[in-house]
Amino acid sequence: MPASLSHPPLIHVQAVSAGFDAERPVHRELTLRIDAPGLTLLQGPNGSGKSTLVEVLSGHLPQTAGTVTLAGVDSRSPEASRVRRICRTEPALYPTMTARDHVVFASAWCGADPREGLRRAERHGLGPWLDEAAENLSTGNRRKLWTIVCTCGDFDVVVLDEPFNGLDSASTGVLCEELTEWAARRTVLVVAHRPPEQLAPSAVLTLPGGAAPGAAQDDGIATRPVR
Ligand SMILES: Nc1ncnc2c1ncn2[C@@H]1O[C@H](COP(=O)(O)OP(=O)(O)OP(=O)(O)O)[C@@H](O)[C@H]1O
Repeated sequence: MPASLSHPPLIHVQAVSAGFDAERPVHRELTLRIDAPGLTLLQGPNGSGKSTLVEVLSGHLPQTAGTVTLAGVDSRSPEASRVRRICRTEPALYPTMTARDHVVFASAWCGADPREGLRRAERHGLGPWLDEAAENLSTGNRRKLWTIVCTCGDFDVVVLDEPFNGLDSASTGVLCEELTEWAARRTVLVVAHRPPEQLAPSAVLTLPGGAAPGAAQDDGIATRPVR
């Protein structure tokens, strides 16, 4: 039986209009649907609305029309935080809190075993930095910590906006491995202008345009399978 008949879509954005000014939406009647686990790359020119879409998926930016569901759960409902993880572009860490305490705190938030988060931190090379305050970490190490705290515990859908910013080649490889592991049973949506070679998306979604909000756009989102 096709996944779409047995389970709700993992990401379903249906006829969504959204933006920061109701008179000049960034997205108008945007529809996209991901039915099965896998790794999808989201691309588009600067200003095409990738981060805006991330905010809509996060439930933080309410759409003015249409519906957004994640694993069948309305993106605006409290339950969505159980099935969804969002990792925005800009790390938002507590400057004086150690890396270790960030991982423990984030794990407690989502009911996860902190040892798993700390194992991930070791895997990402943060071991020597766990007892440093976030403000003392390098750009790349802040990025790794941010990714880990945003993706603690279990989830069905994860959206990461430019997660490779600031990472060296080895660290990029570790993150790509982790994304690939997740993609075996979860929906992973990655926004990346310059996706690393190690990233192996199963599909690429391309937002058209980059026009000013409210300007005429091509409608629809181009989708192509990669393999
Ligand atoms: N907080 C905000 N308030 C008002 N307008 C915003 C805000 N964030 C983004 N916009 C506008 O929304 C439009 C889409 O921006 P968005 O950041 O979603 O594009 P993007 O595809 O992620 O771009 P980039 O590739 O440059 O990161 C732009 O016109 C931008 O100016």
